[in-house]
Amino acid sequence: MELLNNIDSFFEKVHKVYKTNLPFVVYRKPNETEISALCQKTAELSILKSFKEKGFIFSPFSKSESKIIFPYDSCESFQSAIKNDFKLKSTISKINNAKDENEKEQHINIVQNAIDFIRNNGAKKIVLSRKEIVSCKNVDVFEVLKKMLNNYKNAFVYCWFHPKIGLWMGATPERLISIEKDNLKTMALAGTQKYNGTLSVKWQEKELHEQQFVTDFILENIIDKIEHLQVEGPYTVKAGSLVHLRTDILGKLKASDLLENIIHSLHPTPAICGIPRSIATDFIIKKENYNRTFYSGYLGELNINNSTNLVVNLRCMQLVANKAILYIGGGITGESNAKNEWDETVAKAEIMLRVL
Ligand SMILES: C=C(O[C@@H]1C=C(C(=O)O)C=C[C@H]1O)C(=O)O
Repeated sequence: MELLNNIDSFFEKVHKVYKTNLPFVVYRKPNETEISALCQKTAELSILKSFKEKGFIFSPFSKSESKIIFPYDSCESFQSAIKNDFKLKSTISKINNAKDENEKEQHINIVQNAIDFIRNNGAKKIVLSRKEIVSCKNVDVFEVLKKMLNNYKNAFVYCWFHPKIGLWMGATPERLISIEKDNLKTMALAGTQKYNGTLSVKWQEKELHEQQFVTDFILENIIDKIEHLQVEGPYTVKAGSLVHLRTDILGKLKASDLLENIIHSLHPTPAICGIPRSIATDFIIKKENYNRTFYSGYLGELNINNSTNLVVNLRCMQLVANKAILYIGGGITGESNAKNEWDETVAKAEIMLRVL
């Protein structure tokens, strides 16, 4: 691991890799100043075979699809420190995001379907999402990344590229799991409101319930694998222009070989899928009109410096020629209102639109 004193040299190095069309990831963990890069030396697409491997993992939402790894030993890795906010070029890109009425109607219909299904006791919670395509010209990837780093300091901010897959970036507020030595940390994050200048907000029953489902699910799934359990929350956290309800769940692993087992039992949590998990998954596959691919999957360090830090791929987008594809969703319960759920996805899309 090389340490670069100058942050400009850090970005120059990554820029060079991007220009040569080789795979790389740049990431900064929440509330940290350290920024890291892993740059693969070849264009190979490596599929994860075991959770004992070391590297940066990028997993799709679907459990049956392959997970990609940038193997640590096939990468050049370097870090730097972010000392100040980045100075940005004044004009970034021209974007056009006129809302499509058909898309709105379609999303509201699917949400209403889910509400009816839940009210008829089909499920307790289902998370439904959509993608929004925004045309934007002359996007400078690294300017967008710097803007994300400036604006979303308590998020996990990343930019991930593979020539065979494409370019993804995001600023996610949600940790899937972190394991350092035998210490495990995870969180239940759900419930959304717009941030209005204060963290003292009133939460409705609907949001309290949908978040409690996530906490209960996580606890049920890890309880036999950890000891010294600590549950802190729920409390309100800010995520850009939004606030969410969050419960921190901490403990000590009972054995050192539980990583794969825990990831499989946690992902996908009801924060991004639903309860019961199999029914919610079926509903999502049948009713959402697109493939989520890497949205609501997970990504992060796997066994690097003896620790694993995985986050859920939310508030993310894919950049393709002159287009950004934004991915946004929200949790539906029997108490949901379909129009409000649409508005919530619009508010979530703002997180990405602000930096384009
Ligand atoms: C599904 C998303 O976010 C998740 C859903 C939330 C909700 O329903 O309130 C809140 C935070 C995340 O757990 C998303 O951002 O796309």
